[in-house]
Amino acid sequence: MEVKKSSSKVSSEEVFASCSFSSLGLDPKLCDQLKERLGYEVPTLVQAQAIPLIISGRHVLVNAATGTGKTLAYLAPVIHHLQKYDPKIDRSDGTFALVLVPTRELCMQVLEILQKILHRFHWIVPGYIMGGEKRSKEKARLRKGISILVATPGRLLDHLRNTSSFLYKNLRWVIFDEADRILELGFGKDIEEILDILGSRQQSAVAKDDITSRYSHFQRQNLLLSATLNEKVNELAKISLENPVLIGLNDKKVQLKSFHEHVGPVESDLENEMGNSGESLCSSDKEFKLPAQLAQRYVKVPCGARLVVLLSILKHLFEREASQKIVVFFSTCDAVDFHYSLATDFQWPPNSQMEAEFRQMFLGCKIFRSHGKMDNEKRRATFQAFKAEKSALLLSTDVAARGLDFPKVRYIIQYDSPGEAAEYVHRVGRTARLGEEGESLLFLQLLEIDYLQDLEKHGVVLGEYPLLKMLDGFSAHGIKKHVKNLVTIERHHWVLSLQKALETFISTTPRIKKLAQNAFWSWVKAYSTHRGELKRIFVVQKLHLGHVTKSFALKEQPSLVSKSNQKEFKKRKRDEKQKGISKKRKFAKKS
Ligand SMILES: Nc1ncnc2c1ncn2[C@@H]1O[C@H](COP(=O)(O)OP(=O)(O)OP(=O)(O)O)[C@@H](O)[C@H]1O
Repeated sequence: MEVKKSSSKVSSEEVFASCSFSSLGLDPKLCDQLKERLGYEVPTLVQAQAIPLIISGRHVLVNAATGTGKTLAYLAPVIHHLQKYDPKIDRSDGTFALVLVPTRELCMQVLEILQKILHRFHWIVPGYIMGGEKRSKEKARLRKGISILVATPGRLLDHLRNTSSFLYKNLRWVIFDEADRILELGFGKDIEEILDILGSRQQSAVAKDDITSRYSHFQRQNLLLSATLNEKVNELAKISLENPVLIGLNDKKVQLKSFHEHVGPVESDLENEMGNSGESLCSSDKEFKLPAQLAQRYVKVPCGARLVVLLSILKHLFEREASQKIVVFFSTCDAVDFHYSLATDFQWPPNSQMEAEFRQMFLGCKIFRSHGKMDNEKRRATFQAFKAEKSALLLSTDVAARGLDFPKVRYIIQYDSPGEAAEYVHRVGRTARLGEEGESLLFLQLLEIDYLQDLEKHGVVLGEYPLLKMLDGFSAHGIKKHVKNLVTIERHHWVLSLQKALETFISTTPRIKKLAQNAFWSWVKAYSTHRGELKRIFVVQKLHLGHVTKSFALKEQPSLVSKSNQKEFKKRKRDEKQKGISKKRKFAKKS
């Protein structure tokens, strides 16, 4: 059964500019390097807009869809300037450019691109610092000197406070990639302190003055980039950007101009954009830009049938196209571990007379997992291995939701909803990159269906996935198909037989049963941490724990997990109920 792909094939003009990299003002040697080492022939639209402005020294705020080439948009101008310094810069000059990213994977990805481009400019030294690495090793690297430093905020601040050998008096660029996520992750205070220490904050000009260096005649330049912006980015923009230019925020897109035709800022200044009142440049129900060719769907699944439906859809996708890459997002590390172990060990058909060695893995594909509790080495290895595979499945938490560029990922499944609509956008943005085709599927229980309206407020509209039709495609091995009129999903013959097989497998596999129990409680706890508007949609006390138990193919509701979980869960349900009652009383008094 074919799922209709989005009809809108993207033409190359909608992705790439009609000018050349050299027409943007980039040094010819750098243009050659982009072609030879990265295979980049022409700039993308956002690169053609941003590169001339960043080369000119303007502070810039870039809001462009996922997968449109924002990384090079900021790296190319930095390298263009640094490779021109005469005499050449030296490691001992310390850091000239700082790129702040929200996750370790993104840190590694940006570093990889830098290493490729700087191959020809070997005197410009790239480096990184991020959580999970040995601080002493990082200190040594910083002491030697890193010209372009890619860092996660927490660890950077640690070194700014404690590593006296970290030299940044020549710092010229501070770049926030995935700016809104950095702030969402609670790094807001860290960022302010980082800006103060670096003298990169509007009010702390004094810090700039006392930085003397042979390069101090260069003005500090700050850049903010993300596919999704929000109020917090608005605040960050106000304290970190000086008379910035906005790219991509308003729909009055300027036609692309080559660098020489380009007159003045390509887009209006932030002030004009925000008007004198300085109102927010991005309101909470701002429209998000998604790749036009991305086919987005949701699937309505009863809680108890979630696991069977997930495994069935994955099986269907890999049977439909054996060679493809799929990413599935979960809300917790425990959920990733449980589903990873189940998907790699579960065999089908479980009750066949065939000898064990003839039984097949239910999912015959290579499976990877990634989450924040894994050590850096494992996360790095997974990241590289999944990128290199032609056909594979990655089960991950949101560590893989932002910025990561997995070539040829065709399908994104959000098994647990992302919460904020911005996270939805970034998760699906792992596919349909740079004009490529891509599909996404969001799992929703009936009680969560209002989430679709929350997405629609941001211009995100999803079609419904024909679940029953897909399930009918499976003949449960050895189980006669009930010819009766089809009943609900839960009563579907395939769902019943697969659920039974999963429960039998898990109840007889203690290691996986334990993982399922851990995943059950962490999922319930994660469910209760939705914030703001979303608490109205993802209501923890509406959960039927018996159905949640089934969604982990457990025969009985876990009680083996620490009693504190249960006490905490019961307290949270009581508090929610109490709140509900007091709201009703207030409402009653008013009316
Ligand atoms: N000028 C170019 N020509 C060809 N491919 C390019 C060009 N620029 C970038 N790419 C490729 O496009 C893909 C997306 O680039 P990149 O990851 O920088 O996008 P992004 O806008 O930062 O995405 P996200 O919002 O998800 O972080 C990558 O595979 C990159 O190698």
